[in-house]
Amino acid sequence: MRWLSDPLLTVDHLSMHFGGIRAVSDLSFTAGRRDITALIGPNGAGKTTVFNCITGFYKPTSGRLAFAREGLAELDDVAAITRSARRHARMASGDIYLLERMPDFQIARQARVARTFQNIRLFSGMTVLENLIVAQHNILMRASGFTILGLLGLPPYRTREAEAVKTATYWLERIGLLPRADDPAGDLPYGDQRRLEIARAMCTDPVLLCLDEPAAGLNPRESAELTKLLCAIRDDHGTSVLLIEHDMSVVMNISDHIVVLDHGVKISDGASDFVRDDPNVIAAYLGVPGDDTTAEQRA
Ligand SMILES: Nc1ncnc2c1ncn2[C@@H]1O[C@H](COP(=O)(O)OP(=O)(O)OP(=O)(O)O)[C@@H](O)[C@H]1O
Repeated sequence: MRWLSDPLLTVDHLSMHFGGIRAVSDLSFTAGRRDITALIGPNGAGKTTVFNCITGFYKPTSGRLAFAREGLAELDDVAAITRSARRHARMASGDIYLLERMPDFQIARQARVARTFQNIRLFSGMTVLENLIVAQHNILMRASGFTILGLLGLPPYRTREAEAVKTATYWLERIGLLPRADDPAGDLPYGDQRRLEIARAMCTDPVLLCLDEPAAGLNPRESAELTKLLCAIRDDHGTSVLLIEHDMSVVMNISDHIVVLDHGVKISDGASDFVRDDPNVIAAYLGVPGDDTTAEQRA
């Protein structure tokens, strides 16, 4: 139960309202370091809204998103940062970020939270390899000193460029796409494009990887490959994963921890065995006894 003993992300009383729509209401949960945490729930439950708050696409209406990048954050430390106007502080345990105070590019670059989207967002005209090099743009820009050093191909830039190619090659090998490195990304089958997106996110060396419905539209073989990849990301790289997913076989197979939302509120939270048998979850997915509409229809 690392989500209790070593939380990486602590979502504290998060609410997000759009006018009169309460997409997320007073949501609290933690995501454990090196855990795969799944956020599930019927359509319209508020899952993507939570992702958008964590990754800085939305500014929450209220609530705190404390991210302890390296180690266990002391509650007193988080409280002290919250009282101050700061977004980030370096504590004895490591860097602590308050994500709700940060713009999306800082969340990606400084806190090192990466994400993928429900719809594929690759550069389809670029090659498979180029997609992974572009993901490392920030590292390469820093190596160029934000000047024409890169264009001149001076040694520090060349070294970083070679490292970027090495990282990209490594991930292409991991997802079995090295033979297609020089093909346009748009020519890949759908399942390969999905895995390439995840590899692209991994090239930024994230501490937390947020995946929005990675198994959507995959056939059983592709789902099995995805499952293997996500377990390798957790087990071999120590990267924590936060996952929105409707495919329950994927969720139940790989999740260390599951948080269930319905109509913007948390209805269950625990290990997969607990959540699978929770009457609240069964009612949300199948409809409350005596109510012949499903939660999806009600949403
Ligand atoms: N930008 C927005 N403006 C207005 N309402 C929004 C906005 N984003 C989300 N909502 C509303 O918030 C609620 C939750 O939507 P959200 O997309 O977070 O649900 P979800 O659980 O991700 O659904 P799905 O599984 O269908 O993707 C819905 O009622 C949705 O219409």
